[in-house]
Amino acid sequence: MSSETIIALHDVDVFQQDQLILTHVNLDVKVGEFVYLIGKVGSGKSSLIKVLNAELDLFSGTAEVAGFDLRKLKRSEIPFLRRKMGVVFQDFRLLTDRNVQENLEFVLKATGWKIEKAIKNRIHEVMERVGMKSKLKSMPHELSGGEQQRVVIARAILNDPELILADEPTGNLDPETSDELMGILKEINSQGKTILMATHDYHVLNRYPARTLVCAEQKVSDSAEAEQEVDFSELLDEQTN
Ligand SMILES: Nc1ncnc2c1ncn2[C@@H]1O[C@H](COP(=O)(O)OP(=O)(O)OP(=O)(O)O)[C@@H](O)[C@H]1O
Repeated sequence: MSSETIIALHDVDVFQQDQLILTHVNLDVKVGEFVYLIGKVGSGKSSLIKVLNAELDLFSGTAEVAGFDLRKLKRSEIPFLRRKMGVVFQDFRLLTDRNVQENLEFVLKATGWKIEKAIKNRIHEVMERVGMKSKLKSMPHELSGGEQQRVVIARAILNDPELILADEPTGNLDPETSDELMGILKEINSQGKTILMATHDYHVLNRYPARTLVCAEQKVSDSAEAEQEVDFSELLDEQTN
């Protein structure tokens, strides 16, 4: 893997339990790229993201992510890999029993931060970046979907990761709120961070075009290199979305 490459998969098979989901996956993503991952429901987008963050084990091929060899990764090393990446999910996954500040503190403390002042400063910085500084004391249920997703992005960038994996981050949001979210993700990308984003959202893909990978028939292909033009309307939600 060259120093410019942050994701390098070669001949990787992806399984969910005994079921083969994707086969012979070859994929290189360079540092600083913004890449979409599209495909029909159940085509394996989330499974691929789970391979990249070591939620799913790898049994074949070679895979390097942020400098880690996934085939050789020991359980005890997974937290070090995860510190190099931030993950954003469609369903937010905030801890519902504590406020925003406590959610972010929880992550920092779990990843080795000890000095209270430094923790407080970092939380203020990331909340400022996502335009949510005034909501530190709010409980997750007191926030709109778009606001919760901003907090999730703040959480994802706490440890200044090189790579953001976003699994349908705008899936539950209206177009205007999706635009705000995309603005934040694009800004993070413009600062050199790599973003891989699974999406069904036609509006987003149309408005913010970028390199697009397609999951179909157990394969992952780059739409720019496809032999036949990819019919995006088949793979994405309605244009009115
Ligand atoms: N935990 C699991 N155990 C067993 N099979 C699973 C599991 N999670 C997903 N699968 C199966 O793996 C296949 C791919 O699912 P995956 O979630 O990766 O697709 P996806 O492209 O992300 O779909 P969606 O657009 O609905 O999120 C599906 O057939 C699904 O049923």
